[in-house]
Amino acid sequence: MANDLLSAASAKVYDASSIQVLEDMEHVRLRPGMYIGGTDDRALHHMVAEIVDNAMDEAVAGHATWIEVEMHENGHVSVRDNGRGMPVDPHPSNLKKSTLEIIFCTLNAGGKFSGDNYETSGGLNGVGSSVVNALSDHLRVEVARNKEVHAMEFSRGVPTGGLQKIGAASNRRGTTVTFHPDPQIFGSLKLRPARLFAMARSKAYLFSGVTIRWKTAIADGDTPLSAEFHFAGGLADYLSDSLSGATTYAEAPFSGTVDFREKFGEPGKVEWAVNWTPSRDGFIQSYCNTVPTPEGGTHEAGFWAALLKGIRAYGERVGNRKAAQINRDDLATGAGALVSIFIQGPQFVGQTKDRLSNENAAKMVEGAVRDHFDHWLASDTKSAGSILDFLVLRAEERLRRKMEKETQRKTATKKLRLPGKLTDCSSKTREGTEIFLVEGDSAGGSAKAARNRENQALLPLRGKILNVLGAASSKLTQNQEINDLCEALGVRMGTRFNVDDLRYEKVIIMTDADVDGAHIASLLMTFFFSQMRPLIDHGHLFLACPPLYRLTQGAKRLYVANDAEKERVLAEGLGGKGKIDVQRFKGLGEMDAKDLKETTMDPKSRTLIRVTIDEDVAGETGDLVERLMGKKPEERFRYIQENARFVEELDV
Ligand SMILES: Nc1ncnc2c1ncn2[C@@H]1O[C@H](COP(=O)(O)OP(=O)(O)OP(=O)(O)O)[C@@H](O)[C@H]1O
Ligand SMILES: [Mg+2]
Ligand SMILES: [Mg+2]
Repeated sequence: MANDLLSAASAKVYDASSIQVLEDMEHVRLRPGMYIGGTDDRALHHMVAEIVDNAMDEAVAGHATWIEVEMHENGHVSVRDNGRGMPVDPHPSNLKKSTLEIIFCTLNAGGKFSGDNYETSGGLNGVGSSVVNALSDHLRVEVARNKEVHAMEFSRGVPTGGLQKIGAASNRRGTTVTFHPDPQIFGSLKLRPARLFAMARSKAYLFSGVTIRWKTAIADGDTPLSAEFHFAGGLADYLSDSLSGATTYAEAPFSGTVDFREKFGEPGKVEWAVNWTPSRDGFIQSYCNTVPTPEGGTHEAGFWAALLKGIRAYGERVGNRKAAQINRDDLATGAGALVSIFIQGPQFVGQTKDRLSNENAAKMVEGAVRDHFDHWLASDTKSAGSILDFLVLRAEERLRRKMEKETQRKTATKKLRLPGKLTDCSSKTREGTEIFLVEGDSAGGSAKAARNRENQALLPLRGKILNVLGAASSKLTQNQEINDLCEALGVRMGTRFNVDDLRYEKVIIMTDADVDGAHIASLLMTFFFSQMRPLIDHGHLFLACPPLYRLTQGAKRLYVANDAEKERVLAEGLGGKGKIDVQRFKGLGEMDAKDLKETTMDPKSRTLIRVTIDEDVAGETGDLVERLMGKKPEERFRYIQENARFVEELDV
């Protein structure tokens, strides 16, 4: 595809000024994921969203009153508005080029970096138009402005002709962008009218000052072939529409709008609508400057905070003490909510703008909504009462479920005395459970945070276990550490050992990756061999493999188990940039929970060694401990690598 760009460009004059354009457009085509989040169906439809967002920005800024979205027979889509029209005059940065060409062929060229042209815009990076252009095999823009109509066309980010004056426009003004997503990028994926229709409609709900017209030449289920949207009722209408037919606790949704300038002296506003319903799962749709934020962010956080504090305070006021138990989940899982904010300088995570991150948005939304909510609850006591009852019920249900879970676990284990230092897992059955025997208390801390509490239990073992493992079995029974180990495993030693009593499916010895660690591991294996032999025979004993080194090179990170591995990687490189940073883990306790989890505990990425018994050794007689702990104890056991794979991850 790079070659295509090169040959298309070589037809034009190739001078120094062409370089920037070529690089920008080529980069977008090489890495579409960075700009539109991938090349899948969602990314494909996001192309249209970028262009519609630009038209919406023009409308929200007060310059356009209508937007038209049209799906053509040939798979092209047009977005038309009656805004100011994109500027067409030569651009100050390069007088040989029209501003139109700069907008469509240069990244980070836009009019929304300052609040001068657009106060609260969804656009901010000056990237959208050029990205859509780079990823379209054909794009045509038509601008009516200053009584003239200009047009320009592009293919894969490169102009296929100059800016052309194609006629006079009496009073007409505005921008029309028509484009076709490039099959070289999106393969056989096709734009779906139903999805575009829904997008067009939701935009109209988000800004009551615009009329959106919809047209499609391609039929798609029961999607109308043409429609016109104008919603004076804004989000409250939208919510009633989404919840139509469902039972709701409030007679009319709690909805409103607050102008940030009036309340906080800052540009922007928030609009919201929420109701509670038992008949479907909770949902929230949030937007910033009409751009949907499916992953939420600070505006959603502020919204829930206001409602939570409000409902708890209301509960207290009416003497319902249980209201204090309501949490955000109770509130959200039974709610249908819409939140739309307009702010200056929005900060999103990623170009597809999935999550809002402006800190002050949380404060402003919370402040704005809270007052209104208190007022609304106080003035509509009927709705307030049924919402409060509903939420208290949900909280109680949640607490009851939690308690049931705990007591079930207790009764399941009630005949067992469990040692206090055991961190048990919550699973009721043995299947799939694991207990990590961890060296030292410090490692226990990160292991606790790293484990999966559902099926991974932890038992820290102190260093003094060393002293008793070599001792006679009569001494073993008197030792607290050993008793704790037996109690945790649910078994007894020697002839009284019964493998069926074992409380976990895997017993995993997790010691430091150093000599001491290996020694402790050998001692424990010897203990199991001499006192609980069937545990090994049935394949329940394992060794964890914590890494010895962490190697970092730029964004690449690799954990390795030994010196040889480290040397190999140092010689070959990690594929990242710059110098390789080597960190040696002296002990498990030095690793943070995340590292410990990734490298050693998480079944998805760890390496585990199953311990089995070498038949030759088992056949011999004599002092087992001495023989096993002789010169080369490790060699007496055969280790089977269960999962020989270290994590290689790319931090992006
Ligand atoms: N329909 C339109 N009407 C008027 N001007 C427009 C229109 N569409 C785009 N523009 C101008 O072109 C500029 C570049 O648009 P582009 O979509 O590339 O970036 P952006 O909207 O500023 O930011 P983002 O990358 O977040 O979309 C805009 O900032 C705006 O000044
Ligand atoms: Mg834009
Ligand atoms: Mg641009």
